[in-house]
Amino acid sequence: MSFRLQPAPPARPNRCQLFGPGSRPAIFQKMAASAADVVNLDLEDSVSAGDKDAARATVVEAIGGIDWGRKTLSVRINGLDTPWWHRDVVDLVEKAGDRLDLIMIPKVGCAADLYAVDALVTAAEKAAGRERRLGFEVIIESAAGIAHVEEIAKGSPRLQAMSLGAADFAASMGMQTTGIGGTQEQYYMLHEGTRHYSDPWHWAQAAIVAACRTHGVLPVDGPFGDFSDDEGFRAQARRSATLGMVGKWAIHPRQVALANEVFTPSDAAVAEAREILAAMEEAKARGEGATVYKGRLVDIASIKQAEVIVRQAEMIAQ
Ligand SMILES: CCC(=O)SCCNC(=O)CCNC(=O)[C@H](O)C(C)(C)COP(=O)(O)OP(=O)(O)OC[C@H]1O[C@@H](n2cnc3c(N)ncnc32)[C@H](O)[C@@H]1OP(=O)(O)O
Ligand SMILES: O=CC(=O)O
Ligand SMILES: [Mg+2]
Repeated sequence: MSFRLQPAPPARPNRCQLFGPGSRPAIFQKMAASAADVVNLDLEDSVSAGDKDAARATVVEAIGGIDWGRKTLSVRINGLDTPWWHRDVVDLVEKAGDRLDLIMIPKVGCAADLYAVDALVTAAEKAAGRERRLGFEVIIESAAGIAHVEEIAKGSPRLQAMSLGAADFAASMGMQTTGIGGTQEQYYMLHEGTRHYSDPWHWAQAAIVAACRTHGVLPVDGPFGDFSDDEGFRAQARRSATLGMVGKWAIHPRQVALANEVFTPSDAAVAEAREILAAMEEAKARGEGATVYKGRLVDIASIKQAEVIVRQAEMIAQ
């Protein structure tokens, strides 16, 4: 164990990030009225090249023009390999007003990507006299991004969250699939003639969680493309939650309730966590560091595990 304490990530709910194209203002009010904790207005891949300027202007206006309630409001800018990103940043900082919370940077490949955006945002904030400092979130969705995931996680003090973008990630890695997240038909082990499906996203998710937890950043699972498949979404989200991710994107409104369901600890899980804490209090009073709860070992590490669940539940209830 290092003597350095693990930093806490931002204390805000991030169970669901609802995306919508910045070129489709008719859905903005619906996004604002949804049960998502975070709204992501997109200027990147859901907006065609010919619509970039108009979408940017629409989003800038909507940031101040719509009541987004208590949601975290984020805009996904275009990638650093495009001619649009610097205009996205400058207009968002100069024209959008203080309601914007985060800029989402797609396809980050190294820490210098964050440095570049940070430098531009910092200068633009000063020039505009913007009082609230913008936060960042990033998407890991390339081979370079996952190879440099830890340096990216510590790449900027503005960084609050990091998502896995399964679609671009699959393309960048040369994966043989057009599926966005979830079970991949060809990814299985064979045992005595029976297929046992494995999870091709697991290793990247685990790398993201470890990098995020080391540097106090929220790890988030990205899109699940088949929005007609509720059980597939649930299964993917449950795996992500079990690995330590705090939430998942919704690319259609019907996925919001599913994400909230999975990333809100159940009443039973919270009750059990509280019982474990109580059992450990009693053990401590007896001078013991370990005891038995429902026939299984609990010890001082169990306190930390139970506190994760209780803290999540308390934060969501606020
Ligand atoms: C994969 C890699 C990525 O980068 S993912 C992130 C970028 N992609 C996006 O932002 C796409 C987000 N989703 C969408 O654009 C739409 O949901 C898509 C998938 C095109 C489906 O739209 P549509 O055909 O209208 O769906 P629908 O008829 O089933 O809609 C039912 C009601 O819900 C509304 N709706 C639709 N999408 C959203 C949304 N993102 N947020 C909030 N509301 C949404 C529709 O307007 C419709 O409402 P109503 O029932 O008519 O009042
Ligand atoms: O941007 C998200 C992705 O999956 O690609
Ligand atoms: Mg992408």
